[in-house]
Amino acid sequence: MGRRGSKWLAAARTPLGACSIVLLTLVVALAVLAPILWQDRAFAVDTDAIGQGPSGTHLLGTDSLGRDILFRVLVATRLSVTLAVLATVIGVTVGLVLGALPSVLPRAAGRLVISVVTIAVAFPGLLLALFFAVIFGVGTHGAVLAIAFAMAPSFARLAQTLAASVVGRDFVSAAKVAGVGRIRLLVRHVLPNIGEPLVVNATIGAGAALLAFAGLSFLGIGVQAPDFDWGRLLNEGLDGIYLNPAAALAPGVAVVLAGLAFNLVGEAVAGVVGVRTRSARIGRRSVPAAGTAAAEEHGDDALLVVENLQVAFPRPSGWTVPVRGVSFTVRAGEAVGVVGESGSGKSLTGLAVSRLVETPGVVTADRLEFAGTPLLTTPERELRGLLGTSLAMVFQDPMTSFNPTRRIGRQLAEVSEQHQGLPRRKAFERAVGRLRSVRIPAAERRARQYPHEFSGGMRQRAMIGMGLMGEPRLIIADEPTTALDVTVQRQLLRLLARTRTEGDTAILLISHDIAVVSQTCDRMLVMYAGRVVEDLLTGDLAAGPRHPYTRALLAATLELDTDRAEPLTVIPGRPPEPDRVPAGCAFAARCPAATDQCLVEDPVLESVTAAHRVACWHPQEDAAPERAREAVTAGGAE
Ligand SMILES: Nc1ncnc2c1ncn2[C@@H]1O[C@H](COP(=O)(O)OP(=O)(O)OP(=O)(O)O)[C@@H](O)[C@H]1O
Repeated sequence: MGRRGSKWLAAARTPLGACSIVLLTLVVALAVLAPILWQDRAFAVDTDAIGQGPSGTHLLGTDSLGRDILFRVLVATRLSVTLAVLATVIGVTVGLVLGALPSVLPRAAGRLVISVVTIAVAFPGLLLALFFAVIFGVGTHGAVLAIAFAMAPSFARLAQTLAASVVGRDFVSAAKVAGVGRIRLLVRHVLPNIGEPLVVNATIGAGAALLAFAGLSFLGIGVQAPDFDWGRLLNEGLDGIYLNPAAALAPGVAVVLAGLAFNLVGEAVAGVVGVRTRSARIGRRSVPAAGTAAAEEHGDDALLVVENLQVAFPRPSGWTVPVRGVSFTVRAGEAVGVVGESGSGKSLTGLAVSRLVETPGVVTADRLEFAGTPLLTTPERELRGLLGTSLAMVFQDPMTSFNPTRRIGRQLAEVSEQHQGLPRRKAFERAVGRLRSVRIPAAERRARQYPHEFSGGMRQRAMIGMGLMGEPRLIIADEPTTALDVTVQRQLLRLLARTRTEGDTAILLISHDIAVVSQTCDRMLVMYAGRVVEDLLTGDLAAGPRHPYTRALLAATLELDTDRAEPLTVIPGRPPEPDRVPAGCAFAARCPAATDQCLVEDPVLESVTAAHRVACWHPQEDAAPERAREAVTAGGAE
C-alpha cells in the first residue's frame, strides 16, 4: 500500500501528472459550479447587445440573442462532460458484456459474438456514431446511445484480449478444476485482473467521447435548443465567425482542454499501473492415428484409468500430436511420478486428465476414467462436482497459482462454498484449518493476506491446502518444487507424502527430476516424445531400468554429484519436435543400442514383469551403475 501510494505521489509530481490534475480539477470544478453561479447570465437575453464582439462587459462577446458567450461556454461544461461520461460508461459496460460473453456462451455463439465485434471494430468510430445517431433519432438520448454503441466494439475487443491473457493463468485453471462456474469465474477471477487497463482506456475513451459529442451537436443531431453543449455553441458561433471569431473559438478551446484533461489523466494512470495503452472443452474429433499402446489390466482399486490418450493441436500444415497414445493406471492412494525431458508431453497428460486442455487442442482416448466416471463423455456440468471435490491441481509457478486480487483464505473458502454449500464463515474457518494442516504459521492471520504477502514455498503449501478443501482422491502436481529452493522443496515433498498417507490420496507427480520422483513415488512413468517408454516401480530403479532412455536420464541426474575429473554423462542430441517425430522408435537417433529395426518399427509398451512395462526392442538387462543407485535412493522425502 505504502509503495503504491508513493508511486501515485511520484506520478503526481511529474509534469504530465501535475498538468492532468490541474486540468481535471478545473473541468470538474466548472462542471459542478458554473451552472450554480452563472446559469442566469448564460440565459439572459439582451436585445441591445446582439452579435457583439469582445468588450469589457462581455469578454468574449455575445450571440444572436445578446447572451454572454463566455458564461454560456462555462455553463455548457456540465452538460458536455456529463453526456461524454455517460456515453463512456454505457459504452464500456456494453463493451465488457460483449467482451465477456464468448467465455460464458456455448462455443459457436461465442465465436459469433467475436466475429460481430471484429467486424464492428473495423468501422471508424465516428461513422458508427453517425449510423447509430440516425437509428436512435436526433436529440441528446440518441446521441448518448450512438456514441456509447460506437465505443463498445473497441472495448469489447480490449476486454476479450485482456481476458484471454488472464484465462491462461494457473489460478484460473485451478478455479476451473475446483469446479467454479463460468460466470463466477468471470466475475471473481477474470474481471478484477483486467480492471486497471480497462479503467485507463475508459478514461482516455471519455476524451474521445467528448470530441464525438461535440461533433454530433455541431452537426445538429446532438443536443437540441434550448439546451446547449460545446458542440452546439460551436455551431452557433460559426455563423458569425467573421464578426466575432471568439464565439466559435471559445467552445472549440473548451472541447480541446477538457478532452486533453481526460487523456492526460488516462496516460498518467497508465504510467503508474504499468498499462500499455476460452474455457476447457474436450471434444471427440478425428485426429491422425499415432500408434497404440498395449492395454493394461486394471484392478478394482484403479482410480484413474488412461488408455491410448492422445492430445493433438491443429497446425496450418496438419495436426501436431504431442501426446501419442499414453496408457497408465493410478490406483487409490498410489503415488505415480511422470518424468521426462522438457516437451515430452508430461504437462499435457496432466492437463488432459483434469480437462484443462484449451481449444483448439483435442483430447481423445480409448478410456479416460476418473473414479469410475468417463471424463470425455460426461457433460461438463456433471463433472464439475466430481473434479471440484476429488481432484486437485498444484501448478509449477506459485506466483500465478493464486488470484492476486483476492485474499488467500477467501480463495480456499470458495471451494467449500461451491461444493459443500458451506456458509461464508464456516468455509473460511475450514480454509484456516486447511492452511494450518499444511503448516502455514499463524494461519488465521495469513488467511487474510494476499498471495504476494506469502513466500513461494508458503504459496505452494497453500495451493495444496486449497486442494484439500474438498476430499481429493487424486492430486496432480506439475513440477511443484521447480521454483523452490532445496530445503523448501524437501518440505513440500514431505507434505505431499504426508497428505497421501493421511488421506489415502493418490498423487500424480510430474517432474523432470528423476531423483525427486524416485524419493516420493511408488511408481514412475518415463515419457519420451509423447509416449510412455517405461513404467516401473521406483524400487526397481536400483536394480536397473530396462529402457536406454531411462538409464540415460538416471545417469544425467548424477551430473551435480560427480567427481569433476570424470567426463559428464549427458544424453547426446535432442528429443524430436512433436510435429517431426520420426518413423520407428523416437529415441533411436540418440540411443546407443539402436539397430535398423528401431529406425523403422515403433516398439509397443509391453509388460516384462507384472509391475514393469517397457517400450524397447533392446531392453537392457544389466544392473544400473552403483552411483546411479545412490542418486535415486539418497535422502528419502519422508
Ligand atoms: N497449446 C498448445 N498448442 C500447441 N502445442 C502445444 C501446446 N501445449 C503444449 N504444446 C506442445 O506439446 C509438447 C509437450 O508439452 P508439455 O507442456 O506437455 O511438455 P512437458 O513434458 O510438460 O515439458 P516441460 O517440462 O517443459 O513443461 C511441447 O512440444 C509443446 O510445445
